[in-house]
Amino acid sequence: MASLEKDADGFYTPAESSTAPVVAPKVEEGNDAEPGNWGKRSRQFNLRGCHQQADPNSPLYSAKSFEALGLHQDLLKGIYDMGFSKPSKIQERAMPLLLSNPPTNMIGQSQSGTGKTAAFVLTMLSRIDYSINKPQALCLAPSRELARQIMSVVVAMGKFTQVQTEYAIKDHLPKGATRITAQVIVGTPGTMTDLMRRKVIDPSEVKVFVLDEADNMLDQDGLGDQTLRVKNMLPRTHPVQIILFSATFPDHVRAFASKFAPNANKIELQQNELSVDGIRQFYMDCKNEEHKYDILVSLYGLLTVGQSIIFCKHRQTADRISQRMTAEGHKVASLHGAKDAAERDAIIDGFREGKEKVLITTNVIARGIDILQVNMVVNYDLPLMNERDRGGDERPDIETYLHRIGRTGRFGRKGISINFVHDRKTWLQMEQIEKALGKKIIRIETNDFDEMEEKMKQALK
Ligand SMILES: Nc1ncnc2c1ncn2[C@@H]1O[C@H](COP(=O)(O)OP(=O)(O)OP(=O)(O)O)[C@@H](O)[C@H]1O
Repeated sequence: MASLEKDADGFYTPAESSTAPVVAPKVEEGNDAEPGNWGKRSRQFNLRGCHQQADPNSPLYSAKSFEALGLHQDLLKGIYDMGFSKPSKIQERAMPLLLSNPPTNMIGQSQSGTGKTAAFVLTMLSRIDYSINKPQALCLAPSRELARQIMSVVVAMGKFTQVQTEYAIKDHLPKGATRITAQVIVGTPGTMTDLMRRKVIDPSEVKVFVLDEADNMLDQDGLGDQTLRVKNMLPRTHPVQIILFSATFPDHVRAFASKFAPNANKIELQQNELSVDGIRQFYMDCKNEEHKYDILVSLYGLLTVGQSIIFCKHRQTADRISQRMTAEGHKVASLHGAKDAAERDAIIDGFREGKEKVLITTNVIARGIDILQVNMVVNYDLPLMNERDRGGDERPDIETYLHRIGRTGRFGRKGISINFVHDRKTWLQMEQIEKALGKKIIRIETNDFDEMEEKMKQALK
């Protein structure tokens, strides 16, 4: 990589006035699941996304080019190689703030599927000193699946740099590994804490600390403690830029987020801006639990037109449904946190490659997972607060709902979500979601398959 310029604060920043020509996008063939080839999928998709990028009201819109954001030439090459042509709104707004010096913390919010990952990955890749073989950027995500996906973006965007990367996820490093020299480390909070404690990660040169899905990572009832532990092990000899991104920042974590990332630049959404317009929301009134299963099976043909993710409350439900459907001759996979690391990796990779078109899962992959072919999400069970708090709270979990349905409708694509309700309680819970988001959830009859098919096809047009 051409050397970056070091400024007065010791940070490496992209040269402002590079004269090298911008590299034209080039098409690469191969397996989509390989990190270097993710751009291929984006490119296919950009054809659809680009008209929205010209609409000033869209979160995908930007008046600027990537060049105008002051990125290093080698990163521009990576961006164009991934098939991106223009920044999205969050990228345009956040990048100048993220790259300015002295570095300032950031709390950034933007709807699901609008390109937050690129904003923080480009910041990490812009801030590191490529001549130092020590960890300089740490990124935490709530699941191993998301950490692996973020890493694939780091690798793709950093393809024309000499960045070295390493995972901090369970069962990844060889036993007895003593020191990580990679500059960018992406992982989950538990393993990152463990590696730092054991001094396998030396944080003395860390300049950037990113929390993706930050509201979830800071939630005191969830991953908050572990994330705080990582932060407390960061060096105090120099400022570390703290970057928090999510599509949601509920009130109960906002104050803590501001304390965690003091004096941060903030990009925030209003409650009525949270849902993504391209996702059409439906519900089906099922008679009882067993009827939910029958309806899901009857939807199989529609679920497999593109790809679908079915969210259940419990791991056991996900396994049970998947076993039953498999026994009845349907091809589905199930994924949840009780499976071991290797199995989880194989399942999500298989789904990404399209080997299975239906994935039955829990909240473990409700956040962040980006698979463009997913055009349908089914809430087999609605997400409830008690899954987060274990406090017996039966209120719907609006944030998790938004993240779940946000697995479809990525970057301007069309998508469908279907909620199964089966009694008065679940119907009222769904009504609360509808009210909170100010978006109509349309009923689909469970006994009229032609109407069902027609409505869904229309929604995807
Ligand atoms: N400027 C761009 N041009 C074209 N495609 C883009 C651009 N930025 C991001 N994308 C693509 O848009 C998709 C969604 O991006 P990303 O996963 O970063 O969304 P997100 O905002 O992090 O969503 P979530 O809140 O669900 O985590 C990805 O497939 C990514 O490659």
